[in-house]
Amino acid sequence: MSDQPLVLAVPSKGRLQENASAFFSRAGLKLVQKAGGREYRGTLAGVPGVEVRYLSASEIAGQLASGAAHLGVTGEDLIRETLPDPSASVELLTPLGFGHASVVVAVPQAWIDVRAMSDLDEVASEMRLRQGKRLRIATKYVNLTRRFFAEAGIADYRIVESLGATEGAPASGSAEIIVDITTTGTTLAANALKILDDGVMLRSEANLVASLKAQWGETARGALRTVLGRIAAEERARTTREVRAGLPESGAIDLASLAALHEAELPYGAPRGPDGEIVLRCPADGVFDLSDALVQAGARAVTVRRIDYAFQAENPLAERLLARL
Ligand SMILES: Nc1ncnc2c1ncn2[C@@H]1O[C@H](COP(=O)(O)OP(=O)(O)OP(=O)(O)O)[C@@H](O)[C@H]1O
Ligand SMILES: O=P(O)(O)OC[C@H]1O[C@H](OP(=O)(O)OP(=O)(O)O)[C@H](O)[C@@H]1O
Ligand SMILES: [Mg+2]
Repeated sequence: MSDQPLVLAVPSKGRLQENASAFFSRAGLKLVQKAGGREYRGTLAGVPGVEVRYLSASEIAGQLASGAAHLGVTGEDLIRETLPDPSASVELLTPLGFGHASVVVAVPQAWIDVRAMSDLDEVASEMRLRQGKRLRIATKYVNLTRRFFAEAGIADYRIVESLGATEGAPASGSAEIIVDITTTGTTLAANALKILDDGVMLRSEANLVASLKAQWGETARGALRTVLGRIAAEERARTTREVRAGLPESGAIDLASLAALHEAELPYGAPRGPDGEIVLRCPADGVFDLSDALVQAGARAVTVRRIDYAFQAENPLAERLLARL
């Protein structure tokens, strides 16, 4: 029981699928789908103790909440919608830089006087008073909507649960307004809807999420360290550059302060010899300042490189999660 494999839940369809598999392969984690293709299961090449499950983004949120999956990629919107108290059952390990979308309150463009939530409050009260009807909101984000409207102090409304084509609801007459996810705004505009000025409920992107409810036995913990170690190594490599410099007799410059000033690290420590080459790692946008500073400090030559992976003994992502289990 305690030694079950780590279950990694990966989007099987929809917008997150392609980006998610690209993300894993960048980190040197090759998803291998089992032969047959029918079964939505697989493995990670060369990483024992992992079972990959292909699921829809919303199922992934549910499985992380229940503990059926240990680790998964899904939208923050789905985590916040599906879980009443996300921090109690999952840890959002890191945003992934894709799947950007906002959950918004949108009303018909024809409602020219309605620009903010406070205007909507008036509309809702008037509808209730004059017509004895409640403002209808079409959405699949039922929980996020209830929370957001409660915070805005609006209570005169009714949710009409929508399972697709939500933007069509006002035109078809099944609701007055909608709450839905948008990226480019094209679908809203095509349906003559506009976002309220203070109607952005959540800015979401895909996240790597870990379950606090799953059984974390030895096998799962071991696999977690490997998987998160590679992900962190890729991220560190992508956001930093390696800077090498040949310095004259050391001692002349205070390497530690120079590194600190440029947010650089000395991953292998200070040079040992009197004429040693030094290796630094600094943020990608800081390479020119650091190189100039090294030349000014007497460096004969400075080389800057992109790196593929930067592994480190510390595994901050894994440690953060393990500390909570
Ligand atoms: N423009 C977008 N519209 C919808 N979702 C987006 C968009 N951009 C990114 N996403 C993210 O992708 C997640 C999954 O959406 P997607 O539509 O791909 O799933 P799906 O497989 O179609 O599921 P469903 O059938 O329930 O919509 C969203 O919850 C959101 O986090
Ligand atoms: O702001 P935009 O860039 O126009 O994107 C928003 C649209 O994309 C999503 O639908 P999707 O295509 O995923 O279809 P679905 O509703 O069937 O999931 C979402 O539900 C919106 O309808
Ligand atoms: Mg969709």
